[in-house]
Amino acid sequence: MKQEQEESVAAVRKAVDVAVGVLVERDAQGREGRFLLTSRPVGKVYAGYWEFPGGKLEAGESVEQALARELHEELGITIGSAHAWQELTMDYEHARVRLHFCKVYEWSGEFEMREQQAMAWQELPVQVQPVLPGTIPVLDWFAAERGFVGATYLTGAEA
Ligand SMILES: Nc1nc2c([nH]c(=O)n2[C@H]2C[C@H](O)[C@@H](COP(=O)(O)OP(=O)(O)OP(=O)(O)O)O2)c(=O)[nH]1
Repeated sequence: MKQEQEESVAAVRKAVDVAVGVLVERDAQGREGRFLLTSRPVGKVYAGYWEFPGGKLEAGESVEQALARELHEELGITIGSAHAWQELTMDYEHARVRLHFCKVYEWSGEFEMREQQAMAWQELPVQVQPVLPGTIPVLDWFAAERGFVGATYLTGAEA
């Protein structure tokens, strides 16, 4: 392929839809508290980076269906309602992804890390690192909602 053609193909790279679950704890007054991050499993791109659990939509699936399936497959839990929250397109070298972030307040079952990933309930600023590039805007949205000021995550340069 000629270089100009390659560039135009890259420019219109189709985004892959990804359903992402933002599990949030709430207190008796409905105030939001800790949220769940999981680390990307060995063998995937960005292995070891922290993100919100989720995965790609399969053919014919809605965001809610994909989210329920992925969270069951990866974490062993059954989720209640998924509340559409934010959407974001990220252009990685490996793929262009359209992330559909949904807040989830209800789930049942014991957490099981079925892909040998790790999980961590976090507050701002997030203590686990490194965080995936696509996670950083989510922390900014949380900061805006919660009136949190300052760095939302650690970079490793703090010590
Ligand atoms: N799960 C998840 N993926 C995210 C987040 N932020 C972000 O940029 N991504 C990107 C990373 C990946 O390119 C893509 C998700 O794809 P994936 O490879 O984890 O999905 P999957 O579990 O369906 O993977 P596979 O079966 O194809 O291996 O979205 C996030 O917070 N959670």
